[in-house]
Amino acid sequence: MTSIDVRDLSKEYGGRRAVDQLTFSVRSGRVTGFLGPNGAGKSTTMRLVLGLDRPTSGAATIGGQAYAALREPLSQVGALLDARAAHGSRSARDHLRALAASNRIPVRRVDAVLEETGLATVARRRVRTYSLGMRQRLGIAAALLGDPEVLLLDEPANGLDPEGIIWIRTLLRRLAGEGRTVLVSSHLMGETAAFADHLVILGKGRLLADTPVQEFIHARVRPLVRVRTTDTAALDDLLARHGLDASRDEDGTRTVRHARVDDLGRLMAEAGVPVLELAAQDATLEEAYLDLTAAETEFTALPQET
Ligand SMILES: Nc1ncnc2c1ncn2[C@@H]1O[C@H](COP(=O)(O)OP(=O)(O)OP(=O)(O)O)[C@@H](O)[C@H]1O
Repeated sequence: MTSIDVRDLSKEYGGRRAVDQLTFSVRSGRVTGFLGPNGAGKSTTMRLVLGLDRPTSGAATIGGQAYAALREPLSQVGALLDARAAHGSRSARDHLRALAASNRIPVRRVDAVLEETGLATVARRRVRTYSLGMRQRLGIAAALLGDPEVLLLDEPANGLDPEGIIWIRTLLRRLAGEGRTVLVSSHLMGETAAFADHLVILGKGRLLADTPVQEFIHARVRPLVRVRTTDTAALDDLLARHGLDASRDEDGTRTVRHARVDDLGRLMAEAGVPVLELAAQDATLEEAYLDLTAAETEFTALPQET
């Protein structure tokens, strides 16, 4: 099983640290979501892993080896960094055939990945006529061409329509299910929660979190319960008597903090407060992420001791 290992990795551009002493591992058999605000250093880290840039210090390895030392890189590591990379004047098929020929990949893989990415029917069209979503699919086809164990995909859902988003989600889950190592950067929190098992989160080039998705959400977002009744006065009274804090929506719904559906249901039944709706509100990755980045901003905004 091949892991990606980043150790004490730093990259400076003109004295500014884009990546700052980063250490984390990406394990096989799961999809790792790579998150962070714009400029956090995600693409730079991916480029360093792929040997496209040289670290200022530290190292990044794949299966214990630097990318440059891999004997058949495309058959070991597939990457999507920039969907515009393909030649516009070539057809998707020719682009993939050239890539296969120069990397000693059997040509039958070309048809397999065209099929897999839904491009088979447009494979003879010039790439310049492709939409952003089609180019994105072609970039993913190129990443899959060598049937690699490790995949690094920078914003693969970019430009995809809703059907394409469901397709990429299913593809990522399948690749991880086959035991591959899958690192995927994204800006879309809802999407990341739908396909990732694990998260690596960066902020200003540093590691902010390296955690399973569900643990991250539960550790950062407190449970909420939505409740609606015909007798809001009785409900408010009940909540106040039990010291339960709630926000009030205009339609009479109350969102109760630090509460459990079972406890609140029992209290309402005992007090004879009619229940129209009672439901746990699932915390989202977006909420947990915003909580983390807010804490980080607070931390960085603290006055420096002199
Ligand atoms: N070739 C370069 N020369 C100078 N600065 C660079 C270079 N590449 C990246 N940077 C800087 O490094 C920082 C990290 O950029 P990077 O693209 O890795 O972030 P990112 O997390 O991928 O952001 P985004 O989500 O916007 O793609 C930014 O401040 C960026 O301006």
